[in-house]
Order: sequence, then C-alpha cells, then structure tokens
Amino acid sequence: MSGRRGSDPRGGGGTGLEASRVRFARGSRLIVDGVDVTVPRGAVGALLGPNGAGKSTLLHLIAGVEHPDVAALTLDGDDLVSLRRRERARRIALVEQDAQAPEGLRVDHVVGLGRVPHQSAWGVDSARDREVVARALTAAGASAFAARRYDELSGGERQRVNLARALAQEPELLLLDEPTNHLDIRAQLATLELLRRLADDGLSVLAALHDLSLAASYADHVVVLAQGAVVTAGAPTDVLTPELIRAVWDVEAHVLVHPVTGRPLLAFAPAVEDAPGVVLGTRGDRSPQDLPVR
Ligand SMILES: Nc1ncnc2c1ncn2[C@@H]1O[C@H](COP(=O)(O)OP(=O)(O)OP(=O)(O)O)[C@@H](O)[C@H]1O
Repeated sequence: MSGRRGSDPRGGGGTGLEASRVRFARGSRLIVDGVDVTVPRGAVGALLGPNGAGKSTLLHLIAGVEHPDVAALTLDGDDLVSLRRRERARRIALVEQDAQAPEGLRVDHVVGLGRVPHQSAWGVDSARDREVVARALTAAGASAFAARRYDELSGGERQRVNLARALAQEPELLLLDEPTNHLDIRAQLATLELLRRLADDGLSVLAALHDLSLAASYADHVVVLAQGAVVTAGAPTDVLTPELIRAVWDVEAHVLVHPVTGRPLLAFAPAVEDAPGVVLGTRGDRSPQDLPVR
C-alpha cells in the first residue's frame, strides 16, 4: 500500500502498520484466518468484504480490543502486542460502528475522552487539550453540536463525534469501522476527503467500507476479505474487477471511469435470482477455495 507522498511530514520515516498472519478463533470457529495487511504512513487503506467477512474483528485485533491467537503486529517497527495499553491508545485510534459514551455526557466532553491517553493520572485538561478538541470537532464537522448531549444526537451526528474523538487522540494509525454509516452524502464525501488529507499529512488510515466506489475514489490500496481470509489486495483499479465482485459479493458490476477523478466508479445490477419476486437462497456459503485468492 503506498501513500501519495514520498516524504514523511511527521518525521521518523515510519513504516506504518504491518500486520501479518493475523489469526483469531472464537471457540472452534476461525474468524480471521492468517490475514496480512500493511498500511504505510501517509496511506489510506480500505478493508472490503461482505457482511461477516471479518473486517470489524480484524480492526479490533489491530486496535487491541481483541487479542489475536497468532499475529505479528507492528506500528513503525514497534511490536504492538508488547506495547502498554496507554501507549497503544496514544498511537492507535479506532472509530467503532456503534461507539458508546457515558449517559448524559456533552459532545465536547465525549471528544475530550480522546485526550485521556495523553493526560496525567489526574486527567486535567490543558489549554492544548482544549485546542485539540476544538480542532477535532471542527475537522469532523461536529462543532455545531459541541454543547449538546451525545445520547440525544442522531446517528450521523454521533458518527461525526466519534470521528472527532478519535482525531483528538492524535493517533499515528486511525482505524475506522464503516465511518460513512448514517452519514448523508455530503458528510460521507467530507469524511473521506478529511481522511485523505490526514493521510497526506502523514497519518496511516485503515477503514472498513461497504461502498466500493467510495473506496475506489479515496483509497490507495484495498484489501478484500471473505470468510476471514484475504481474497486479494492491491490498487483499487487492479482489484475491483467485475469478476472479483461477482466472486466475492455475488452481484454483477460494471466498472466505469469517474468523469472527474478518473478512478473506478461501480454500477451494480442484482444477480438474476435476486430480481423482484425471487426469494433469496442461502448464498455466500461458498468455500474460500471457490474464491479467486491471490
Ligand atoms: N461476539 C461474537 N461471537 C461469535 N461470533 C462473532 C462475534 N462477533 C463476530 N462474530 C462472527 O465473526 C464473523 C466476522 O464478524 P465481523 O463483525 O468481523 O464481520 P464484518 O466483516 O465486520 O461484517 P459486517 O460487514 O456485517 O459488519 C461473523 O461470522 C460474525 O458472526
């Protein structure tokens, strides 16, 4: 996965995230099966795959919310598994699909929670903490509701606050699980533009996305997962072919060229048996051997 910039504006020449052989089982069920993902500094990576492919679980394993059975996980060469929790929280932020916050908390205080890994044990807000929170709220388009209660916000408003909280962490690696969920189209584009800009400034970004056209427009590199394993990975133009989309998602796709960006733009048609009036069968039960693993 390569970024659009050759230099590392944060200094240090970091290699970003290198995750290899990530494996995780729940009971007898293998959920993530030997996955390799790399995200260099300054790159946007997109994790793609059908429902249940293992995208959220993989993000949780990288963030340290879950612990892999086997994996080599490094961030800028540092072993993530042996990092102390607080240090890991300073370096990696995760925007979850349905993040929670303590009941009744104001939005700016929720975003302020992102500063906790940077604060002393007394948790006193410094002028810099307040400045970082204000900047994060603005960047995520959430300053208009900074003084409202988080639990009274709409889904899209909460999504922006969750992003602001992660930005307030000032991480080196930003992981996002469906960051455009609940967002209107303007907010979706603003979020992806923001991620692109942050990556151009040296942040490593890895986002699970369902919108393949958005992924193709903004990601440097996509990783396609199915049934816990990597099917293929590479530049969006190389990976997102009609054949791959049919094999993994079981839909027919036309790959067009975006008239402005020149990037792939996908138009879909349902598979024949999904036509109106046809009852869906148990699809997606194909074994990984049926998929074109590269
Ligand atoms: N707590 C759990 N207990 C048992 N199985 C789980 C648990 N959480 C997830 N799974 C299973 O692990 C698999 C991967 O789930 P995961 O949420 O990582 O997929 P995903 O690709 O993020 O899906 P989606 O696109 O629907 O969000 C699924 O089969 C899911 O049912």
